[in-house]
Amino acid sequence: MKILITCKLPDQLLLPLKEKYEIVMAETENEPMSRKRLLSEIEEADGLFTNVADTIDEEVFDRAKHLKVVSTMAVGYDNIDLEAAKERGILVGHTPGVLTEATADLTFALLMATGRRLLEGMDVIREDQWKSWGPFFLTGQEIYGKTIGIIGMGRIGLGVAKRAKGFSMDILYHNRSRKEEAEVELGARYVEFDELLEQADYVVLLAPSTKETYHMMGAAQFNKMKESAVFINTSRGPNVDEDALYEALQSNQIWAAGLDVFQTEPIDAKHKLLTLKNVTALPHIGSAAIETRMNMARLAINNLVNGLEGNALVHQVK
Ligand SMILES: NC(=O)C1=CN([C@@H]2O[C@H](COP(=O)(O)OP(=O)(O)OC[C@H]3O[C@@H](n4cnc5c(N)ncnc54)[C@H](OP(=O)(O)O)[C@@H]3O)[C@@H](O)[C@H]2O)C=CC1
Ligand SMILES: O=C(O)C(=O)CO
Repeated sequence: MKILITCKLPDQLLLPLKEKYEIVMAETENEPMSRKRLLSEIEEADGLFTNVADTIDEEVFDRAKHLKVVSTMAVGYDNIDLEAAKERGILVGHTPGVLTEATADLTFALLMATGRRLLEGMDVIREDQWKSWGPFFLTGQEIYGKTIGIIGMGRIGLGVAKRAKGFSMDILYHNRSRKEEAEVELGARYVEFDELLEQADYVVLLAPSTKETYHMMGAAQFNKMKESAVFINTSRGPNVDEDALYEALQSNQIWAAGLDVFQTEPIDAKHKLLTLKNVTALPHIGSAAIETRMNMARLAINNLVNGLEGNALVHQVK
């Protein structure tokens, strides 16, 4: 059987696979396989190992003659056409859980970096603009004891709430369903979406990308936030109307934004959001801790092999 891997994985992960399967893999580190090659190689593949950089749509499924399993090295699967997979009886696996803590760490780090203007501080030094200790030089927003509003209190949302609790923050959250664990263990308070936007000093978006969440943060929502509020997005770019976010930031309707994800990735280096001093931008590195990425890759391989061998996937997207 043939496995197509659209990114370059370390040899140590591949050795057990090579004994049993024919492997076709991207050759270049940190560069996805071209769409053209993906469309060609998928024709004979039985299993596909993918990640957030690929679009696995109807065109891919139409080309695949033998595909049984698609396994993504990610918890989010908005880049995969689940309907098309289902119609063809193809299983889809993903990697929830193993990346929760690393992504919660990064989200809280981004919150702190944005609230306290860390990257701007580094730029000031590099540009030789550090002239003296000024009483209001590079002043940011306090974090300890402030109010955090988490939209999407799932695994990662809960991880962020735990970190916020350590900073004595009041925790508000909004979800489609109540999360008892967050309420009982952390004292988190469920509020309507608008109330969260109006009250939070830090609004953190962690809901998946779905039809329902598309542009859930737009002009009307930024309008409701405090002028001193910080917006953090470590979920998915399409959840945010980037034009509306730009307007809100450049008119100081909100104070700052920390973004790990964008509508188009990689974001164009000349994108207007990146011209703003009150934006802290990262290249989608929420789960990028070495142990985490190894665990994600192992889990994605297990999903793939289980599916190919006719066993239940460890984590199947249903
Ligand atoms: N930046 C990065 O590198 C990473 C980004 N991610 C992103 O984070 C997302 C969350 O991951 P994870 O916490 O594991 O997933 P979960 O499924 O555990 O959590 C998602 C939460 O969002 C809630 N939700 C879904 N739809 C809505 C909605 N319309 N409004 C409000 N809340 C909603 C869900 O609750 P309910 O259904 O009850 O509403 C659930 O609590 C992923 O889907 C992915 O997009 C994940 C890892 C790394
Ligand atoms: O897992 C995900 O959904 C990511 O975005 C990358 O870790």
